[in-house]
Amino acid sequence: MVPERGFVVIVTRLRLRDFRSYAAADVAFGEGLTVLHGRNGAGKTNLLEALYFGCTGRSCRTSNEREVVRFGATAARVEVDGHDPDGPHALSVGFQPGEAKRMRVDGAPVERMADAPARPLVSVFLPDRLELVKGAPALRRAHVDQVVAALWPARADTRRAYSAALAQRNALLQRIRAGRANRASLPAWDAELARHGVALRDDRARAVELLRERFATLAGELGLAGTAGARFRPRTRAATPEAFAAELAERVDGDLERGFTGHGPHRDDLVLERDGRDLRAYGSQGEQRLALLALLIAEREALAEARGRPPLLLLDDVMSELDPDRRERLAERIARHGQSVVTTTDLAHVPGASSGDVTRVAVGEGTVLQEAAA
Ligand SMILES: Nc1ncnc2c1ncn2[C@@H]1O[C@H](COP(=O)(O)OP(=O)(O)OP(=O)(O)O)[C@@H](O)[C@H]1O
Repeated sequence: MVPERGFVVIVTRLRLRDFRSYAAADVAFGEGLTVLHGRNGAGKTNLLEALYFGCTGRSCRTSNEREVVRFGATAARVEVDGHDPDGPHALSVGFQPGEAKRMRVDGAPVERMADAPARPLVSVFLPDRLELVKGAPALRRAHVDQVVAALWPARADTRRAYSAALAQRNALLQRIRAGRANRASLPAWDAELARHGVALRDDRARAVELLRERFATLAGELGLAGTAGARFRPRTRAATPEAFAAELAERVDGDLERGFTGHGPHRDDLVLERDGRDLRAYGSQGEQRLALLALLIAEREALAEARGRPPLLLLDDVMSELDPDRRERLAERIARHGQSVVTTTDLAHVPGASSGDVTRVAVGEGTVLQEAAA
């Protein structure tokens, strides 16, 4: 099978200018594991963030992206080199607060990195960013949809089609409320929404089904006490688009009162639980962290199986949280597939870090960065 472009891109190099604590830096990555090591505050997470920024055009750490521009500088720039079976690829993101980002893939300007085929998929774990577990369902829905798109690229359009149909139906509800449209025009949109809605829900259910067992096993291995579960909670269980359209029709009075559609896959959720209790509501920070880590590794393994190569995995400071046994298990899982970058304050916390096939990068205080040969 010919691997799809945009999925097997291996990152070889990261260059940055005026990004966070770095005036300039140049880092080379290994094809397997790269360990960034250095003291607290040295700038390890900044490098992970820069790599994510270069691959996706967004920060994984903050929604206020001004923060990524180095104090006193006016603009930040990140360049990522990589390769796939088609040859080398180059991505760049230039960011000046107040202006549109300037992003290029293989020299050509792009509006959104996500649409660029020659871009590595990235999965990131930051211990203090637990929104995926404890935040609103919309975040988990979007995440599951990303997994769907990564597993089955041809299915990525279903979410867009559903969102477009939903926006149209909501606009129509508003017009009917305002007396500018007739209720008789709703069934046509209900049918459209139901067609994409059932497809979207089924894709999500299939994706979660692929993750379910892996998630439970991994959560146990990484030390989450009790029985972990990942469960898709769809809003509608209608077996066919016609049945879902009938559910919409039944609820139309409520929808007209609210002015928007209250029922459908835009209300689905992914529930992560421990001993049957939702970790979002009842999990401790430590439990939520382990669940997130287990979810990301489960996705990585499902993707490796389905697509031959998993996303680039970025793990910030996870080892210090785990006991030696669990570190070993995590390291073994990571080493099994693909490319990953791990940060640590202590190389001894990363099992196998001294092995010849691991790339080690020493991160110095502030802006200094030295690279040790693999
Ligand atoms: N825009 C910025 N300009 C300059 N320095 C910044 C900027 N944003 C953050 N920093 C500095 O970056 C440093 C933190 O770097 P980073 O978070 O990468 O550390 P770290 O090596 O991951 O540390 P830890 O091991 O504690 O997580 C802090 O000293 C912070 O002041």
